Amino acid sequence: MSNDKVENSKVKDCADKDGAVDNQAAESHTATHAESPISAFSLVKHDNGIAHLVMDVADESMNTLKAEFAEQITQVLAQIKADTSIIGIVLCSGKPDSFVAGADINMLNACQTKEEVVALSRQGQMIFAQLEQLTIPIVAAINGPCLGGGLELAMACHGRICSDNAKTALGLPEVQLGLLPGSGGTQRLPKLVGLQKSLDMMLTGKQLRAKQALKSGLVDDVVPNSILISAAENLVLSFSTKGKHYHKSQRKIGLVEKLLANKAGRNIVYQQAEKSVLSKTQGNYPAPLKIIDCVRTGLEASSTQGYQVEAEHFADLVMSSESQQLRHLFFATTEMKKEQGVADVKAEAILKAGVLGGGLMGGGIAFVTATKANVPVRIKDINHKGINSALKYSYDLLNKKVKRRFILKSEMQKQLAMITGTVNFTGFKSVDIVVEAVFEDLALKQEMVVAVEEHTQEQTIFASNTSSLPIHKIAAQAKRPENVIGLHYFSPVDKMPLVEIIPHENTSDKTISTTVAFAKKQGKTPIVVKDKAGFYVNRILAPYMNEAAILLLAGEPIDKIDNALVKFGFPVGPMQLLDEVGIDVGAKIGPILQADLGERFAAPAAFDKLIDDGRLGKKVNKGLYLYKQPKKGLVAKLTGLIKPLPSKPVDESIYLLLGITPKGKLSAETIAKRCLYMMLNEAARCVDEGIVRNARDGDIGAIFGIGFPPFLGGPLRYIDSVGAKSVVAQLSQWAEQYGERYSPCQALITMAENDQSYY
Ligand SMILES: C[C@H](O)CC(=O)SCCNC(=O)CCNC(=O)[C@H](O)C(C)(C)COP(=O)(O)OP(=O)(O)OC[C@H]1O[C@@H](n2cnc3c(N)ncnc32)[C@H](O)[C@@H]1OP(=O)(O)O
Repeated sequence: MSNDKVENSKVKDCADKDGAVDNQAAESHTATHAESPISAFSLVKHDNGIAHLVMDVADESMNTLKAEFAEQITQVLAQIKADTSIIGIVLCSGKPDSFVAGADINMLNACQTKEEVVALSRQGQMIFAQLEQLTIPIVAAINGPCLGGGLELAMACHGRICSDNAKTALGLPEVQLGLLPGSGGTQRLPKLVGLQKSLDMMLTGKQLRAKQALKSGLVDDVVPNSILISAAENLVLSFSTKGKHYHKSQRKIGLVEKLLANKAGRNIVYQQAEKSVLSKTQGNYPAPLKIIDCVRTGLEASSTQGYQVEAEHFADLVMSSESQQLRHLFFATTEMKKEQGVADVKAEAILKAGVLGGGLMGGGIAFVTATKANVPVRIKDINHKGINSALKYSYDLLNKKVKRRFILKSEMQKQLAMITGTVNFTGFKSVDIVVEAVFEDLALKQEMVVAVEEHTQEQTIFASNTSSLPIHKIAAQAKRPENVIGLHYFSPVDKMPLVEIIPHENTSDKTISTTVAFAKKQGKTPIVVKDKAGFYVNRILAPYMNEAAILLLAGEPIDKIDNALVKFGFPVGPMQLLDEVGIDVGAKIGPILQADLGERFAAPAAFDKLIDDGRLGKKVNKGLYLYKQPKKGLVAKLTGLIKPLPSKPVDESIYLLLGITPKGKLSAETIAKRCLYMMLNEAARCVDEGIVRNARDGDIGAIFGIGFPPFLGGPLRYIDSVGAKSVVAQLSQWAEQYGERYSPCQALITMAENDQSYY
């Protein structure tokens, strides 16, 4: 290995990018650069005896850990050990706004066998152990994302300082990829932050901001980025003088943690964690239980066994279909961040927005516009009550953040000041986009287009948040139809990640790209879909919901249907979803779909009885489930202690109303499959008709818009994994048994005949 002296410009390079290194670079004087130019690691030695180990993967925007770095880092470590003039190391990133985003997921995708992955994991564990065993102190200086293997690397250091940069986030998000931390994370995190906190972090994948990381004991200090490196050097020096390579954690050990310090206490934590995981995942995700097992083995048996189990479990998970689908999903969403709407058509800047209607949707749209997109927003409603309700929507959400200390009150006030209201169109002259969220009525929306055109500029975009009305009809009376587009949000707007963007045939390319860019600024993942009844999400949802209704009318109990779909992996069952959305809302969309797309969209007529009975769902506390439960008496409470009472019981009177006896003859698997296959068939039609631009958008739309089980990769990936042939055979059998609505679409039949797949 070369031990070339590098010119000061090399030192300066690293300093410039970091911004923080400037002070040191100024006083630093000689430096050695101990790597070939293509190495991801360079060692820059300073006169104060501290060397900076800088990670900078060439030609990539983010640092990720790759197998081929093992040799490079081993060489650097050997050099450090050989150079007795080095008194300590600061490990930092050469990227301006990121530390390390974890192991390279592409590398994991390329693994063919479990043994290969075990070897990878063991290699990572071994290298990090070598870092930890250095006899001189090593401190990680973290600015930007420090995730997965990146945090495992930082945890192997003797200390960690992070910047207060808003981009700084520390976490082990492997579980979201169906994985576990496979380079020692399951062993080191519990020691740093305690058992409960570590399980919480690893089982949810949540990322800590700088202050939370400090409070939890994950980092030793938080400082502005401008002094990050010098603070890390100071920590190195303090370790050197104390002769100790670790800091006493600053985290406060609470009473609960003290009570759980013995084995019996810890067993309670493991059991509770397992119970909670199983109820959340329904057993569909293998990673969480394996994470608990790694932690338990490390703490209760030995570290050596803990590391061994970690590598084995990690490898099993990398090879699992669940993780493979979740990794596809990661790359699909990453790819979508780059979508422009129309390739090579640049978006116009949106500097001010208008929202029509201060209801639940309007309030949510105003909130994400102001707080996520950072764009001032003017709400127009017909009365002050509407405006106030929209303002309250934002106030309540921001106030919650203040109470949880995520933001300061002054920040809340600043964000609230970006949302203003009007009962006429004052202030609309300067808006660049108007999102309408008024009542779902075609004539009213057409009127809104005319009014908005009158009160805004030539180029102002009119985006309709309709869930079902054709956009070309909304644009029918527009003077500038090229500015009219659909922008369909999902409720609750602040939480649901998807939006559908629906150009009609005369929408301009500029309008499409600008609306896509605007939705992305609001933190949404947009899919561009065709202007046809139901667009994509409601179109694939409707047959699934109808099938659930048909099953109910055939005597399957409400909770049995819901439990079957939840067990399959949906976040809520179709019956509960109907209550949440509102049975009246579903009833409005149904006929629009039926008129345009045919009889298979006909909702069972018996459901009209629900509307006649005023069962509009949760919003009126009357639907398929009971919302106002009678107070539990002592006996019920005691019974509840033995067997948990269902949180929300079915309103049994519904069966009488519908004239059915809920006997329930079908298995949960059949119930789930029948609903699901209706969705698969429709999703296949949508790809075929070009409703979505490609299978990827179809999968993302279903996962982010409906909650299609992510571990199955989306409806189209699911068809691929089951095989089009098998889907067609099942649908054909049911078509004979139950009727036409099951007939497989031509696209699926062709795929089956030609042995084709979507991916
Ligand atoms: C053994 C270990 O325990 C196993 C692991 O570490 S598994 C990996 C765990 N890490 C993660 O899950 C983090 C994944 N990354 C992210 O969440 C986000 O990329 C981020 C928050 C770091 C940054 O987000 P953002 O700024 O929006 O940038 P984003 O567009 O996502 O990523 C930028 C580029 O880095 C790539 N990238 C980010 N993390 C990556 C990773 N872990 N592996 C491979 N590529 C990655 C992206 O694919 C993208 O590449 P491209 O520009 O060529 O398309």
